[in-house]
Amino acid sequence: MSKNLFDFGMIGLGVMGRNLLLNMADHGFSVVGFDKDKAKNSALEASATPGTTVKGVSELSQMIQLLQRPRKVMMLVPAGQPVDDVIASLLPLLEKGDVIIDGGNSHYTDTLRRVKYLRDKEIHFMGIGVSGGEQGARTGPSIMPGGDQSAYENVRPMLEAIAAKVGDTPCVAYLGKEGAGHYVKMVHNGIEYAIMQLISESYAILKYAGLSNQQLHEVFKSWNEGKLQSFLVEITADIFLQKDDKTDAHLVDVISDKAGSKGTGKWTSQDSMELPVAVPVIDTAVAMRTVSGYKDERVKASELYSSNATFSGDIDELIQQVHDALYFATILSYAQGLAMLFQASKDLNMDIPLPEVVSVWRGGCIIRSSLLEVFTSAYRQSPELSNILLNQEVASLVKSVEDNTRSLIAFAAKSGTPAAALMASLAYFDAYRSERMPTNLIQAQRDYFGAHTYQRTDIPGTFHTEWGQQ
Ligand SMILES: NC(=O)C1=CN([C@@H]2O[C@H](COP(=O)(O)OP(=O)(O)OC[C@H]3O[C@@H](n4cnc5c(N)ncnc54)[C@H](OP(=O)(O)O)[C@@H]3O)[C@@H](O)[C@H]2O)C=CC1
Ligand SMILES: O=C(CO)[C@H](O)[C@H](O)COP(=O)(O)O
Repeated sequence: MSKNLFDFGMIGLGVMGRNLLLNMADHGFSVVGFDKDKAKNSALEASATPGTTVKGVSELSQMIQLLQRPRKVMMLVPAGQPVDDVIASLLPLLEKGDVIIDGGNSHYTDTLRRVKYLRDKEIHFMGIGVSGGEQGARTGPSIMPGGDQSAYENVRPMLEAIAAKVGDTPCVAYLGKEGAGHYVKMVHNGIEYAIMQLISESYAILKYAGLSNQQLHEVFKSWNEGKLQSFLVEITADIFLQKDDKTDAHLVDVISDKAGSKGTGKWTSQDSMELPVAVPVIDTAVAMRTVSGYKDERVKASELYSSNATFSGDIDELIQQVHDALYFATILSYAQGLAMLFQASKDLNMDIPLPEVVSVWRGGCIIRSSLLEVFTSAYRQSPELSNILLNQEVASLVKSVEDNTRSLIAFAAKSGTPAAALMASLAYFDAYRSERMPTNLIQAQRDYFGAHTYQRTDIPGTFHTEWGQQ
């Protein structure tokens, strides 16, 4: 094997690909990046740490010639057709045993299809979720690999080197068969949507109560020093301080309230319904991004249904209630996402190890938080836990904030402050902890109008009644 050959190739030198490649180089791997755009290749080489081995090329065949065998090529390109296009252009250039990794946010069903297609050609294909954004990719992301385990062993030293670390433990582990890596990343993003929505509702309530951006900064900063410690709370504190460079305003106040999305939150909701597993906080977060797009209608509705409610209460008490409700609903968001992974692992035959998933999420990723330490210990005690709400320690954390959560949600309802995801978390909780739900009545209705039959609580079997004939 020639020493002049490179260890690793990257296709797509955008936000993630460029930074992940530079991260690999910083850890001693020689790397080559491909982008059609020559300017991106020059920029890549110019931004490499001095002394590292980084080369940018604009011909794919040149990159493949430069790689050691078996070749290891990752792509970080937009999900969908670009991934298939890259595979099609790589195939004539690769040999049996080479490894292709899709590190983007691909839908797991696309990954399943590609694994099968490439297995026939004896090319190893892995779908790997990467989280941490631009900074995480550069300095240490959370990495969620799934697929071909022998290919994983091939790239494992490199992934362990570049991943975030919690203590000495790298935030990467083999997370299951075929599409498992992308499935876990999809659910990670669903939880990300939920927590971001919950934080934005907390912001809305505190803003309604009159807090300035400076005060919001201080509140979120202090929360990040306590049990709400998390990446998303931390960056939220920073956001409130950012001044606009075009006006005298704080930047957050001049940003349009129409939220964008690239699809992973919606996929989580859609796939939860396929299983089915209930993830209503995630569903609500997706729906609220949709509602945010109804700007013109919301402007009209705000005139039609205007509210004169103003805050008059104890602000410190309210801040504590918002804190506790955010903590409660954040736990519920993780619980729903993890319950979805538990079910998907079995139903879709992916063998997703939940203790490893929560461990990998402890560092580097967008949803990292101190709560993941609690969940890691819960799953280490009971790897087959169907829902973390059934763990004693998690239950005591939930119960410690339950009263304040109820008070806060009552406050939000009375004041007319939108808090749909906070409310969804409590509604799910109250249903989940119900020994008997009112769904016996739904069964009766279904049988009444459609002869759909029902089961009884006292006698086994299936029953139908000719309703209303007494
Ligand atoms: N940004 C983020 O925070 C995160 C993104 N992701 C995922 O990672 C993937 C990449 O995202 P990101 O880096 O942000 O995206 P960017 O848009 O920044 O970069 C995408 C890169 O892919 C290249 N590209 C597009 N189509 C092709 C193609 N057919 N063949 C070769 N190259 C192509 C683009 O080149 P050119 O511009 O020259 O067309 C560009 O360099 C996506 O799946 C995204 O969802 C995952 C985690 C976090
Ligand atoms: O994967 C990510 C972080 O983990 C990406 O940032 C993701 O694309 C964000 O999703 P959206 O654009 O839908 O908000």
